[in-house]
Amino acid sequence: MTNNNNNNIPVNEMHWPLVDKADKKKPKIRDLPYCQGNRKQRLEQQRKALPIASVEKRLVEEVQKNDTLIIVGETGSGKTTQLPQFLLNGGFCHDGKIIGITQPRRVAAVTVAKRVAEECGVELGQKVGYSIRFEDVTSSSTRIKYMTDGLLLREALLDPFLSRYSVIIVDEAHERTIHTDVLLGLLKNVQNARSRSINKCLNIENTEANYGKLLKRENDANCVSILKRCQGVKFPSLKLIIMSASLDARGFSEYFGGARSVYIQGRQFPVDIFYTHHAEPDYVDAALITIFQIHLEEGPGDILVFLTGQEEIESVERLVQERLRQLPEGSQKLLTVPIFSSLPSEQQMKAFMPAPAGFRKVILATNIAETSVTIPGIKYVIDPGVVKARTYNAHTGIESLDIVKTSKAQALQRSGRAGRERPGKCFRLYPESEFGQLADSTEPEIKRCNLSNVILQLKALGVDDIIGFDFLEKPSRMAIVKSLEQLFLLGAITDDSKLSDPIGHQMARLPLDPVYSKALILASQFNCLEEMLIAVAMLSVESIFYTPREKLEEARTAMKCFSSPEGDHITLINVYRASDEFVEKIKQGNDKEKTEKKLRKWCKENFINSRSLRHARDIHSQIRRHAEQMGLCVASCGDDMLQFRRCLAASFFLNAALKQPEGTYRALASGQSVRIHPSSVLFRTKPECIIFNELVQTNHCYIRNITRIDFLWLPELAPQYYAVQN
Ligand SMILES: Nc1ncnc2c1ncn2[C@@H]1O[C@H](COP(=O)(O)OP(=O)(O)OP(=O)(O)O)[C@@H](O)[C@H]1O
Repeated sequence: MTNNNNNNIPVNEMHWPLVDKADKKKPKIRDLPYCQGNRKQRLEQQRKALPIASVEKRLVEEVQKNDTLIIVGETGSGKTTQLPQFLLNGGFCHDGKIIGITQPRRVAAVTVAKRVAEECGVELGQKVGYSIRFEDVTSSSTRIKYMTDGLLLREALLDPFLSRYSVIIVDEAHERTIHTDVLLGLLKNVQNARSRSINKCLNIENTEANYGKLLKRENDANCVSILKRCQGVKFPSLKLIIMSASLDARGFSEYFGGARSVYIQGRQFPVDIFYTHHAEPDYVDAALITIFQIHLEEGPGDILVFLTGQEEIESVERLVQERLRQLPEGSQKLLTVPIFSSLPSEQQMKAFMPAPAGFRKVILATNIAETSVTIPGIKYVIDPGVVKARTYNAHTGIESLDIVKTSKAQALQRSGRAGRERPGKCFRLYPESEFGQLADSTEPEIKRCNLSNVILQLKALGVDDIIGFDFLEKPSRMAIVKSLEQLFLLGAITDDSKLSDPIGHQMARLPLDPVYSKALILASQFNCLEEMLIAVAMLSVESIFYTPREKLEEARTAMKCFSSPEGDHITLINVYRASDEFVEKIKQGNDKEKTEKKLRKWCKENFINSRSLRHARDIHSQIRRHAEQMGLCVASCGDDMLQFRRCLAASFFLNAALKQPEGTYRALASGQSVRIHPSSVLFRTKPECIIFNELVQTNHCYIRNITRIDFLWLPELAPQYYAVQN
């Protein structure tokens, strides 16, 4: 790397061999859809210029002819925004039914719904709406509904036939999120059950007696379980469309009994792809260099940078600000905008707003901006080629988040965020030879995560035989067995593997990981649900404490004001309560905006990450509402934190660890040797017995979010696991 510094900026220059991958494909460059008209006319012209527009009639015919259809088309060709509108115009909602489109991420569901509502000239929530966890912007007149795949799974709990839908489009299926995979299995069952309900109920009355006859003839257990709950009602067939820009259509087609695949040719604007000459040792540094190279040398257009998580994004934000201060006076300004999943929705939406005049916008994003979304203004994409992904060790039952290389499909999606409004450029921060070695597609999440949440959902949907469930790709038997075992130990399922009543049913209703759901249920019995709601909300966000390297001592002193000798859970509760008291104090005489501004200042002074705290406060109010609706007793244990710690031991007994003579710990369930993370308040005191909530794998196996417990509580409170052998 050379130190080329023509503006006195401490940045290295990377040499981009001007290899133009797009040239090889010779994409057809269309005329820019500029026009003089008003916004409505402009939108109409943009729609007509999309590659998908020319095949509207054929696509509608394909959907009419085929119950299951796989559609593959280039990024930006118009699949997500246009196809539902074509189907609506093609009569697929004539009897009041809905076209549902699932997205793996909330941000895509929201922004695409907004765009489509605008294109249709309707108010969001009327004909076009969206529904995501805790936010439903639909009405009885909604016909095109965007939602997350997880939300549709939850809807299936209440309506097993998904009877309100005539068409379901599973978008971005290449992502293979655990929800997409389970949803596909479920939709296959629903399709079968719906067509059987037509074939077999057509000539008989839908009486319960006839429904019984129908059941006797069925032998597919999963299908029966759905039919059983639908009391023999007739349903029209369900159209299923699976869609992506980077999909192995063959695998999906085989799974759906030879379903037809169609390809939409052409993209709207070309994207030039550039690679580095050599592998870059530090991708964060390489990303910074590239941001400034683009900023100083390239024409107008905003920049989208893919990073791995909140902490990395926030550190790059600070580094960009530092380097900006060294730019000569009068240089064009650069505005950094972060976007990651735990950011509150209104803050995520800032990435979609135009940069103020005179500014270039640089969006620092995790992979939540990788698929489906169009971020107006983006011309340049910087792709370091890495992503934070879940991995699961079925032997130890431990799940962790690791930074891994992206797949080719992800690289394609990332470059596809440019070239949506005009030609674009994508800078991949690795050599072209490395691209060739990437896996074609991402390993399905279902093969690398703890399955207990999904199994709980499937059980609640009436699918009893999990090992026999027709998954697109089966998770390992060991992973299924381990998760069933965990659910059994948590009391969610009975020893004959049925959902337990009421615990299992209650747990399935809560939108949380099963261990956290169980913690809330137990806390209502231990009279400390107030405390547990706060703890679970605070544990659901990334790092509450913010410890900048240059102010380490100040940050440590600030943390001491909140820290509890009992551990991190009570420390987190102290932070939350202190923030609550502060808000109460300043609320009078300040409007919402001013209160939030003051709270941000308070956070800064106390070295607390205000974004994380805000997210935790949102989660808290949402789960509190759920707990109240379920009739759980929301009481506080007051100063009796012993009660709360006993409840932690009863809930997280699978994550208990015992101190070893040399000062490390042994996790009792897995036998793994672990160390207390330096960020824990118990790092120095090292109590004999603890429970923990998080495992971080770096050069050592660290545990975080830890509380001191008494070893004897384990056999008392979790005898199902720690029964004393006589
Ligand atoms: N919010 C928006 N603002 C401006 N243009 C938009 C917006 N949403 C969509 N578009 C335009 O519509 C085009 C088609 O978008 P759409 O999301 O339907 O494509 P897609 O084929 O589904 O892409 P992908 O495979 O990347 O999800 C975009 O390339 C862009 O030109």
